Amino acid sequence: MTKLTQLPSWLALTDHVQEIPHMRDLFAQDSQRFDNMSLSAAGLFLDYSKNRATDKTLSLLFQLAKESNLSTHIAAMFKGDKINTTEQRAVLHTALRDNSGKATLVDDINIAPEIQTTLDKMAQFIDAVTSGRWQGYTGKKMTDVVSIGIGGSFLGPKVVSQALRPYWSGHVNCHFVANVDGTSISEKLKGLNPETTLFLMSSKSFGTQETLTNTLTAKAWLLEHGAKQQDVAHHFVAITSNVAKATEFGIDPKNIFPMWDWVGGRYSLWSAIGLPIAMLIGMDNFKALLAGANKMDKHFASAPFEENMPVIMAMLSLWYTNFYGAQSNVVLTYDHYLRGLPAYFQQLDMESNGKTTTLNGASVDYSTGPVIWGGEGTNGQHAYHQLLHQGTGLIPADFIMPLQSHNPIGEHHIQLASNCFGQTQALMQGRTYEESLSELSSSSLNEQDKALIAKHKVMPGNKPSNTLLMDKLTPDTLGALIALYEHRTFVQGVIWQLNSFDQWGVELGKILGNDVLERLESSKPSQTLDASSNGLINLFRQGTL
Ligand SMILES: O=P(O)(O)OC[C@H]1O[C@](O)(CO)[C@@H](O)[C@@H]1O
Repeated sequence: MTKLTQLPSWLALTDHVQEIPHMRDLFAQDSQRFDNMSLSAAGLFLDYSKNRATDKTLSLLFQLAKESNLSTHIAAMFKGDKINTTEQRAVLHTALRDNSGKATLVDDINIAPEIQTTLDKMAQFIDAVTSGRWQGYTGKKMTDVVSIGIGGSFLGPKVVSQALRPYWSGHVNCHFVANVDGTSISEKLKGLNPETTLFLMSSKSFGTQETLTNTLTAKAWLLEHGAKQQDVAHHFVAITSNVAKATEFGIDPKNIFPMWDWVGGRYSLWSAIGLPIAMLIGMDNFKALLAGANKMDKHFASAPFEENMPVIMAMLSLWYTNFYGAQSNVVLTYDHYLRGLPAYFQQLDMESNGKTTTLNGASVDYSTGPVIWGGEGTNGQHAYHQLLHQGTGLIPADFIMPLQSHNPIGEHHIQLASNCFGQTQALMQGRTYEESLSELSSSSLNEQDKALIAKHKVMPGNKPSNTLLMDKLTPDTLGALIALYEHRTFVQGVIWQLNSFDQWGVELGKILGNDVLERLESSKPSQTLDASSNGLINLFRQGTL
């Protein structure tokens, strides 16, 4: 594997970065820039013209993808090769949404039938619950479902459920518990009736401390309200790959939905981990979500790089990370239902590419995964857009907005759109000193003050952004959108020569946390750790400052 920074395209890009005019000039030079730098795929429209990129830039970035053997890596993933090399696992979240019936082999076993069987089991379970056939320990139908999980076993279902609120069937309410902080589950259980509450315990490993603790608390809550041990089976189902531990906990094996090693946690909402989503929106809409993702999969697997939405977004973001020193990317969702999506993309990308060791064990000598952050528009304009416009760093922005609202009242949506598009324009063109001074010409300020204030009003512009549009936020377009970002993350991991599908970095904290827990529970003060850890532990043990 050639060193990334020695690839011909990388060296050429290093020189090329000096050649990029201000975006204002790029637009002035090419009246067709918008038409030439936008494309549609899987129900999404991407305008990537507001980027610091010329035809040569794009050509070199696609050459870098080619020199990185991206096509080979894409084919290997879809084929089920064990590209998660450190765990010797395939990466097949794409198979979860491929209803073509095509065989996909993992260790010579076709996984397609089990995927379909699990979807059927989900449908039967949901029908039993929503029809009232599934009853609790006092014979009542379920009214509330509490999903217990964390990380990939929580955030996808939570964010997608929130995003598809217009599609909720209304049969049951759904609540999400993740944090081990007792406040989380306490607040969620307040007001729920144990007789009509069903817990979905989502944990691929069935070994995550937070999830186990919350599940035990949920079980205790049921028992405290009159349920017997044998009633637990009526109020718990599990989504896990660890059937033995789930059965040992007291969950009826027939109420266990499978998780597979070839699905990574942060890529798992398409599996039975998505049960809370399907419970809320129904299986037809859940299958539409899968179908939307599948459309993006087909686009990603077949489109030439120059017309490949995930590849274009990945390579432009990498351009800023590795050649402009951008430390973060911001995702701005101009749709209230999508307010949770930036956090989801944060987990997806940062747990995938926040790494420094390459596939062959070398340490990188280039930047890898940026910080992913963001929030809903227009709120961000009153919070952090100041820094986006006038801060010292370069923070490439993705703006996401549906053309039609689910709630088309008054002037709201057109004003939302005006803000979204206005922001991308301001980031691109900025405002020069001369323009600032001219705007102050009629003010009562004296000339010296006008000159000073004008300096404060200068905005450099040349701040890159992508704008992603869809007709409407539906299960289909949401599925395509999430798959787009999954593949964007994958492409960057390939170029950076990383394994995007393990997460060794989360292990040490868990191990040390278990040791700290023992010290916190000990009757003796902690003395053998560093002074800070000892001090903090002993303050907690004494319970007061
Ligand atoms: O589903 P599990 O095994 O409880 O793991 C929960 C989460 O913890 C991690 O392993 C580490 O954050 C994630 O990858 C995963 O989604």
